[in-house]
Amino acid sequence: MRLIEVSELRKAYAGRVVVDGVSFSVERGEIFGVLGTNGAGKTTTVECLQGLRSPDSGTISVLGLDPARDTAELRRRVGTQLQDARLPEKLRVREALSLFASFYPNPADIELLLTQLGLDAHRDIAFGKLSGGLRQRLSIALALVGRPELAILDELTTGLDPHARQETWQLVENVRASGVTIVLVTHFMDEAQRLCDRLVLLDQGRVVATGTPAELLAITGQPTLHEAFVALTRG
Ligand SMILES: Nc1ncnc2c1ncn2[C@@H]1O[C@H](COP(=O)(O)OP(=O)(O)OP(=O)(O)O)[C@@H](O)[C@H]1O
Repeated sequence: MRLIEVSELRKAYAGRVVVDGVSFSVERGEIFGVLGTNGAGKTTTVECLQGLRSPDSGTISVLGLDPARDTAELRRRVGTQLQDARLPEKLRVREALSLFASFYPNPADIELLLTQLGLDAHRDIAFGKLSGGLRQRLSIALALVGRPELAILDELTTGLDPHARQETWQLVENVRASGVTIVLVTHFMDEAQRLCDRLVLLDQGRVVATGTPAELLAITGQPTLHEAFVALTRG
C-alpha cells in the first residue's frame, strides 16, 4: 500500500524554482531515501510532505491526507527529525521526551523508548552536555515518541563518527522492523546503500532517477552508488 504519493510537485522561492515537477511514491514499511546534490530541493520536498511549506502546484498525499489542509492530523501521525534540531541546553533527556510525549494523545512508553534507543544511562544528562551521537539518538527518540506511522529523518548521521553512524543505522533498522515507514534525507551514499529499499535522486529540483540501489547501479553500469550518483547528476 502506498503511504506517500507525490505528483508533479513544484515550489519556487521568490520566483526561483527549486522543486520542479517532482513525483514519487513510498510504500508502507519501506525505508525510502531522498538523495541529491546540494540545493537539489530535498528539504523543501520533505517540508511540503509535512505541511511545513505549501506547494505552488502538484498533489501530495501522506497517509491519505493532504499536508497543506490536514496539517494538525499529520503532525500527530508523522514523526519528524529535523536538520540541526536544537533544544534548551538545560533540558534533560528524559524531560525532553516527557515534554514531547505531552503533545500526543497516545504517546510511546518513555521508559521503553529510553531503553530501545540506548538512552537509559543518559536520561539525566542535559541536552547541552550530550555528544553528537547521543543528540542524534535523542532526536530519533523524539521523532518516535508520538508512535508515528511514518518517520521523516533529515541528515540522520551528519557530523557523527563511524561508530555512532553504525549504531544509528542499526537503530533505524530496528525502528523499521517495528513497523514504522521511514523517509530518509541523506547526502551519504553508504548510508543509502545500507538502509534504503528504494530512493529518489534529485538534481536541481528534478528527479533524475528512482529505484532500488541495485537498479541505480544497473541503469548507470557503475559499481557503487557513489559513482552512480555522480554519473546521474549534473550530467
Ligand atoms: N526559505 C527559503 N527562501 C529562499 N530560498 C530557499 C529557502 N529555503 C531553501 N532555499 C533555496 O532553495 C534551494 C533548495 O533548498 P533545499 O534546502 O530544499 O535543498 P536541499 O537539497 O535540501 O539542499 P542541501 O543538500 O544543501 O541541504 C536552495 O538553493 C536553497 O538555497
